Amino acid sequence: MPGKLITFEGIDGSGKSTMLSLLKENKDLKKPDDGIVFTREPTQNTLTGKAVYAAIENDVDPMAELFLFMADHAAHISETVRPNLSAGKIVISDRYSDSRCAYQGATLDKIIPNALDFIKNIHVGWTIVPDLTFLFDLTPEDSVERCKNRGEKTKFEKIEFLTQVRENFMTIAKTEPGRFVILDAKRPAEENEKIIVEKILSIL
Ligand SMILES: Nc1ncnc2c1ncn2[C@@H]1O[C@H](COP(=O)(O)OP(=O)(O)OP(=O)(O)O)[C@@H](O)[C@H]1O
Ligand SMILES: Cc1cn([C@H]2C[C@H](O)[C@@H](COP(=O)(O)O)O2)c(=O)[nH]c1=O
Repeated sequence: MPGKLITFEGIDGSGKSTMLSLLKENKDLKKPDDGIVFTREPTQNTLTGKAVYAAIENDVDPMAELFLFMADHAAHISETVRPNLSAGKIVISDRYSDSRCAYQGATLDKIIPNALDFIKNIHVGWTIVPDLTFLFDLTPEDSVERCKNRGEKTKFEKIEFLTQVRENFMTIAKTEPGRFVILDAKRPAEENEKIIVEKILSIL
């Protein structure tokens, strides 16, 4: 693929959306040909994205929920990620396949053996692997505290669950150290922004 795929991952409230807003205005990242596309998973205002949000707002079977997220990922790749990468653009996604491995790895733990590996494996052969992934690391306690002030809640915003999700993110990052940059999400956003911009410019 001629373009580059960069993803932002982390538990709820770890600061991904805040960072993406900063990056949209960052002068060093601005390219004259408008070559950066910002996107996200779950996708917004799409059939598959709406199905995912309906599932996470209700008590859906965890395996069914995984495959709704997978369907949304497939649609995201074919409609947004692949065409823009083929056109040579930089695609920056707020959440992507590692969220699936970390979150559904936790919802399916004790339901199927080696849930995290199972989810990793069902991506192989058709997904597009990111060139670079920034992992915003935050304690579950800080996450819940930050999310308290938000209107909408998801069933995932619980300390015990987020502890497992955080561990899953760390396990994935350890297996692919070349792809991951782990950031301390408690640092001021502007400090992390500097690190992120430098790293992105280094791979272009
Ligand atoms: N570096 C930071 N230090 C302190 N607070 C922060 C920082 N970054 C973001 N926040 C605050 O934390 C809250 C959650 O941030 P944000 O919505 O960016 O997280 P997120 O990772 O996109 O969350 P989610 O994935 O759950 O949508 C917001 O109130 C935001 O202002
Ligand atoms: C992509 C993806 C997301 N999730 C979880 C993570 C969040 O708690 C919610 C919704 O995401 P938002 O960024 O807060 O809108 O869904 C998940 O469990 N699995 C995934 O693949």
